[in-house]
Amino acid sequence: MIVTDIEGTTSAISHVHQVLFPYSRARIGDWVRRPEAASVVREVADDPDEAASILVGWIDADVKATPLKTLQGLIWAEGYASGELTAHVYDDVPPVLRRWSADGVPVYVYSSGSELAQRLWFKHTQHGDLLHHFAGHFDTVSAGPKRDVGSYQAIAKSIGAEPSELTFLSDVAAELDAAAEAGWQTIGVSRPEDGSPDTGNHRRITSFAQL
Ligand SMILES: CSCCC(=O)C(=O)COP(=O)(O)O
Ligand SMILES: [Mg+2]
Repeated sequence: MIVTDIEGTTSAISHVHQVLFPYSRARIGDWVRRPEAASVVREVADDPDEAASILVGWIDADVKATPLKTLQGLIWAEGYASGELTAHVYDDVPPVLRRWSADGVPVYVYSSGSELAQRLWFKHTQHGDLLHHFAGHFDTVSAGPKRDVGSYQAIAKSIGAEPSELTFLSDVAAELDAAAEAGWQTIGVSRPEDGSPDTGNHRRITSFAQL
């Protein structure tokens, strides 16, 4: 069974930082006053302007804070619905997703992006709708932070799999280290053209075609 990260693994870090983050940053000031965002904004600060300032700071520092990720999912939903946003997925990914689907290999997503953001992402790619290739989604709400061993233990329990049956694909060494400590198999995905970070001592690929 496969569990994959998104940013830096199936998709370009540059797209997230140059398209998605600016889209949400430009709309935070409006969204902190919207009733549908009230509960998540209150998790950040009582005052909406203070919350907006903190949220913008988190975007600029790429902090994977759960309230920010929840709010970004809501903001991006409008962008996908209006056609302003299309998610990036590397050309080498869809053929492998199709192969895994045909072979009956369950594939899950584990990303710091909210489950809503993940679903929207794979539904609106430049390759069309790829969402049906995934058996389930995990985020920092359902599993926990991506650098914590316990998150990988929680995912294995939720899927009902032995840790050794699970393979995690990620571009971040600390995430791969945590998965390996939980007994998972790990594969580092490095996309040199996208400024991928070092994936440490894990088996390393540069394209899903190598899987
Ligand atoms: C699909 S969510 C958009 C990207 C994002 O906000 C994010 O934090 C992705 O982090 P990842 O865990 O996929 O590296
Ligand atoms: Mg990543």
